[in-house]
This record gives sequence, C-alpha cells and structure tokens, in this order.
Amino acid sequence: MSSAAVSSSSSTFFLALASASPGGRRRARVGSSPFHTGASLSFAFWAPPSPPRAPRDAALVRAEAEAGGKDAPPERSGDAARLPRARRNAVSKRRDPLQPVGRYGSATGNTARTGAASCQNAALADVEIKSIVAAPPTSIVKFPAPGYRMILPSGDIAPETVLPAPKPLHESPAVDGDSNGIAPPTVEPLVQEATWDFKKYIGFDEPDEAKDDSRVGADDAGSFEHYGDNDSGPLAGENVMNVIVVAAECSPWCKTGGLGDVVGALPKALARRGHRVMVVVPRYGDYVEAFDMGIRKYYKAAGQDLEVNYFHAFIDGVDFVFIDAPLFRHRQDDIYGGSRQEIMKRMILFCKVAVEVPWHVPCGGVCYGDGNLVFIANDWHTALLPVYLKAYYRDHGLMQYTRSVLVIHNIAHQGRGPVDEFPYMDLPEHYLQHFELYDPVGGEHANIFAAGLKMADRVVTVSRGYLWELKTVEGGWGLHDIIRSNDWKINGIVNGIDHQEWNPKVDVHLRSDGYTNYSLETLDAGKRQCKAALQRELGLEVRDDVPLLGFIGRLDGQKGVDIIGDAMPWIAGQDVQLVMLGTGRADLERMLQHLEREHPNKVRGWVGFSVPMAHRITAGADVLVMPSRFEPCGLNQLYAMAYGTVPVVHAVGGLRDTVAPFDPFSDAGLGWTFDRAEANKLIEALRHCLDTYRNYEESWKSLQARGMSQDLSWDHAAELYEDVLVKAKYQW
Ligand SMILES: Nc1ncnc2c1ncn2[C@@H]1O[C@H](COP(=O)(O)OP(=O)(O)O[C@H]2O[C@H](CO)[C@@H](O)[C@H](O)[C@H]2O)[C@@H](O)[C@H]1O
Repeated sequence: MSSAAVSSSSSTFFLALASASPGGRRRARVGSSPFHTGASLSFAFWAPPSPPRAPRDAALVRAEAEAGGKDAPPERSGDAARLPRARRNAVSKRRDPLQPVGRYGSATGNTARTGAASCQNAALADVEIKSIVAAPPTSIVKFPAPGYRMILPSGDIAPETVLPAPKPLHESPAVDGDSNGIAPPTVEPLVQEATWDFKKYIGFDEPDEAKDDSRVGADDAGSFEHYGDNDSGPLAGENVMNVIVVAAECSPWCKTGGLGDVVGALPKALARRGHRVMVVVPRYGDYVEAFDMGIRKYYKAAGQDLEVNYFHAFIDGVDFVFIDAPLFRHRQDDIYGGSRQEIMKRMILFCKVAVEVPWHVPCGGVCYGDGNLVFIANDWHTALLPVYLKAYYRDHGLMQYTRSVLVIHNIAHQGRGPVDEFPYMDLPEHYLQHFELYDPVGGEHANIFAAGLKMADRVVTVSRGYLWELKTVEGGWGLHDIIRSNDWKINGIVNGIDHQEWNPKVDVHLRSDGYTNYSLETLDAGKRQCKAALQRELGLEVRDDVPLLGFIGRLDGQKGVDIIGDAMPWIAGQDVQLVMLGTGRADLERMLQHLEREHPNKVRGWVGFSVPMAHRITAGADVLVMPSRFEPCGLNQLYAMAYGTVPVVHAVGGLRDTVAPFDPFSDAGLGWTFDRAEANKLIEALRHCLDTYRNYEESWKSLQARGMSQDLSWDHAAELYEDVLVKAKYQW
C-alpha cells in the first residue's frame, strides 16, 4: 500500500487518538484517590506458573571496586540531591517550548524524564510535521544489486571502508581476521581485522611464552590463559564474538530509568566473558571520559544532511562510542524531549549511524568489522537498526555474518506514527508492510517496534514472566500477535545488578552525610546508621523502631504510585514513615507533594531525579514498595534485596519472577507479593509485612539475609545473553 493511499485514513485515526491511550478499554479507574486521573491501567490476569528459579551461588560482589572509582556515577546536572528543596522540585519542571514527548518519545505533556505510559499514543494525533521537510527516500546507490534499488544512509563512505571481507559463519573468534572467500571485495579494507590483538587491547599482561604463540583463530582459545582465574581462555570459549550494544541511554552518562542501568552494565559483563564489546549511544552532553576520534561522516535523516562525529572511551573492557550530532547536543537533561517527529528523526539518524559504526570507528586502532558481529538493540528507539541492517545490507548480500538482537525493556512505548511518515525512514517501499499495524486503539499506523521485532534475528525480553504477558491481549499493547508468531526466537532473561554501582559494601553515595557502607555481616549496624542518616537528611524523626517504607520510580501509570496514594489513609494510621522519590506526570508529582504536606511527620515526597537519593533510600529504607501495574523486569526490587531492604510488590512480570513470596512456615521467600494492583491488596501485603517486621525479628533478618545472599550479578545474565547471541550467529 502506498503511503499516499493510506495517509488520509491514518490522519483521521490519529487525530482521533488525541486523548486515547494504548490501554484503551482495558484501563480501569483504580480506587477513588482525589489524585487519580483515570488514565491508569488495571493490569491483572492469571500469571504463568513461576519457572523454578535455579538456586544461585552466594552473592558475587566486586569488592575491589574502589571508592569514587571510574564507574561511580558522576553527579549529573539533573541530580537534585544537594539542591535546596525549592530547587529540587524545580528540577523536574523544565518545559520545552516544543510539544513535549514522554520518556520514550511519545506526547505526554510531561518532561522528557518521564515515561507517561498512559499517553504515548496521544502523540499520534499530531500529524503535522513541524520541523521535518517532507522528502522521498534517498537513493544513494553504493553497491547496486542486480535489478534492485539500493538505499544507503551514509553520504561519504568510501567503498573500501564499507565492505570489509565477509566471513564464513563457522568462523567464530573475533580476533581472527581471515576472510574465506565469499564474494571478496575488490578493494582490501583499510583496517585489517587480522591485526586485532584482543589481549593487548584490553591490557592483559601476557607472559613471554604466550606472546610467542602464533596460533590464531578458533583454536586460539587456549592462549587466553591469563583471563582472570580461568586458564582455559575466555569464559565464552569459542563463542567469542564482536558485540555492539546500541541504546538511547547508558548509565552513568545518560539515564532516565532502567534502560540506562542495563546498557551501563550488561556490556561489561559480556566483556568479562571475553567478547569484544562496544556500546553506541548518543552524545547528549560533554562527557569528560570520551575523546573526539577525528572522524566525520554525513548521514541523511528525514531529508536533512547531518554531520556526525564520534567520541570514544575505553572503560572496564568496553568501547563506549558516543555519537555526536547537532540533533543530540544539549539534550542531556531532556533526552526524549521535543515533538514526536523530532525524536523519531533523532532515532532514524542514530540507527543509521550505529549500523555502520563497525566500519568507521577503529576502536584501539581496529574496526570491529561486520564478520562475527552481533548488534544488541534496545527498545523502540533502536528497533530501526535491525530493519536498516536488513534493508540496506543483508538484502543485498552484504553484512551476511552480522546479526541483530532486539531487547524489549518496555513494550508500552513503540514508536507509533502515521503511515504517511514512513518515507522519513528512508526504506524501500515494500518495507512499509513490516511497519503497518492496525489495532482498535491506535488505528492504522506505522509501528517501529513491530518492524524491529520482525526483522531482528532474535528477541530478548527482560523476564520470562513478562514474555508470557506480552503474548496476551492485556500485556502485548497491540503487539501480542507479532510476539506470538515470533515466539520461537524470543527468550526471557532477567536483568542483573551492576555490583560496582549497586552494592552496599562499596556504594559511593553511602560515604558521607552520616551514611555508611555495609555488608551482610554488618547489616544490622549498617542499615541502622543509613536509616538514621536518611531520616535526618529528610527531616523525619530519627527512630530505629519505626518501619521506613520507600518508593523510587518514574511517576506514571506503570509504576502505580497512585495506588500508594489510594492506600494513604491506612498508611497514615500506622506508625510508619514513607519516603517517595520520583518524577514524571504532573498530577502524580503534585500527589507526592500533597501527601508530604498532609502528613509532614510521616511522609516525604521528593519530586526530582536524584541518583544519590535513590541509593540512599534503597539503603536506609526497611521496605521497598513496588505496586507496578506492569513491570517488564524491575531493577529497584533487585537493588533493594541486595541492600537488605525487603520488597513488597505487585506480582507481575519480572517482579513475580524475582520476588518469591515469604512463607513463614518454611521460612522461605524474599518479600511480599499481592495479586492485583489495587490499594486494598497493597494494604493487605503491607499489613503482613509490618507484622513480621515488628513481631518476628528472626524471620525478618532471615528475609534480609536471603535477599542479600542471592547472586543477582550480571555475570549470570550475560551467560544467558551469550546463548542468545550464539543462536543468532548460527541462524541463517
Ligand atoms: N526519580 C529518580 N531518581 C533517581 N533514580 C531514579 C528515579 N526514578 C527511577 N530511578 C532509577 O531508574 C531505574 C529504574 O529502573 P526500573 O527497572 O524501574 O526501570 P524502568 O521502568 O525505567 O525501565 C524499563 O526497563 C528496565 C530495564 O530492563 C526494566 O527493569 C523495567 O521493568 C522497565 O520498565 C533505577 O535505577 C532507579 O533507581
């Protein structure tokens, strides 16, 4: 169907969507809070039987991480921890003169730090292009395939740099550069992959005899004997690959939520297994660690030629490549800001650039090349990458040994837009069918996530429970049919914890203002001190015997903070303290402030984005409350358990997978769960939790100890990711 043919109908649909939300008929008003907007989603259905969670080893901590080490997140301009209260509240109040979009690029009316899941489709009503000049797809023919029109995004690629020697599929190690005769290029690549020396690059100290070893390639695994304690080569063995993780955010440089955490940590864990790993992320600000590589390229995005520069840092065995372009600059505190068309244009540019990074960016002097390479794209922002990989290259016999994996962190945000905007994506016309989607809520539209899911070689969701939910009408947000039909290539892998960043033993945010580092051995004294410091910092009465409840999260329908508001009359009647930290929807921000005003002796509602405060609440609170309506994985409950803070969660998605309910009879479990995202269910769970806290000290301590003793490290998750990468590699 041509875009012209569909445009009028789509415009009608999208105009009708101005106040619609993807939950549509599924959404139900919860409770009767005066703060409730009615935009929240009641998300309750039969959850799948819990997969038995294999017992893991005792907590693996990287105790060697040093105070203020290079991984310690620097204070970002968005952090408001040290600002006076008035300014703290102002942090989240920035308003863009342009139509604002939600965290994932959907119109919400909120700041870009927010993820107003409830409203993302509303943006679709805005079909007027504000800043993008309409243009047909570009057709820069670089490598014409017989009888085929080839579209390449980059404006200045010399053939010798775009076509490194292809590799046969069976050739696994990233260190090996032999090409094996499938359509060899007429011109040799500028940088030979064979010159790549993994050990030298990541700084392993080799003994002389190892240096003499002239073996290369797959059989060379034995020469990695000095990789940590493992003398048989990289943990990944012969599966060693080149991995490029592509995402819109990456902690500690730019983070609005869990995506940033994952992208900051998973690559390091993959590198520890021996893979050569790069992270590609936009350069929203000046990041002191990264240096200009002096490479300039030109790309077309939505009809405009744009210059792109590359900045590079090598940290913890990972190449971090920051894409610098005018579209990304000065967006540090507003990375998903601007109109829907603007963010789409940024992501089109970003994906076009990222897919060619393995050719243009010689990290450590050597490009990654496109053999034995896998991209890991994340969420809808980078879902175009698998599409470009296929449309620009794989369809034309290029990049035949490159694979793509797409990770679903949150399917509530999909990159929906009118069908008549499809030409901005610079794709062959027949690709439109992969984007086109009709659902009762969104009408007929172009859906970037849908196309990415179809084009990716493999797909990962961030928990198995969430994967199950995605296949349901309630949980798939219109993509359930696509998920179901691609079930064969989807795996659920629970996120891990970066133990350099989220570890009470070494947490840099617990080193001042009366807080302290602690471990399982020093839990009692350590938590008591952190709790007192938190109470002091927030102006609450310093009391050890009062249970301190915490909430941290984006203020939107997903996180269910309004359910806490609904439960407030009961909470206020208890001898408890409640600290909530979040930013997002204006009505929910007001709710936090209102609750603090109403209950000044009990409640603190901190409106703002503060990484240090998130760490301090996690350490100082006794209980972390997560009444999320849906939660693909959830990281805060993992962090809480690692800090001896007991989670009380709605049993949904990853929360259900990771928080086994407490069983007082067998003294097992990790926290309290409730089966519907409703205030009365939350109250019931909290009642049991507080009863245990007050009256069963031994049970409480063993709950804390079990939480802290789990191996929640990324190393375990990275191993599971590796299985997926290998499946992708051998999949044709
Ligand atoms: N106001 C604030 N100040 C400081 N820090 C704040 C903050 N609000 C949130 N954070 C931090 O942001 C992170 C949020 O993690 P979540 O797992 O809740 O992610 P989120 O829902 O954004 O992401 C999605 O992706 C992740 C990763 O896959 C999934 O776990 C999750 O279920 C899915 O919704 C945590 O590190 C938290 O401390």
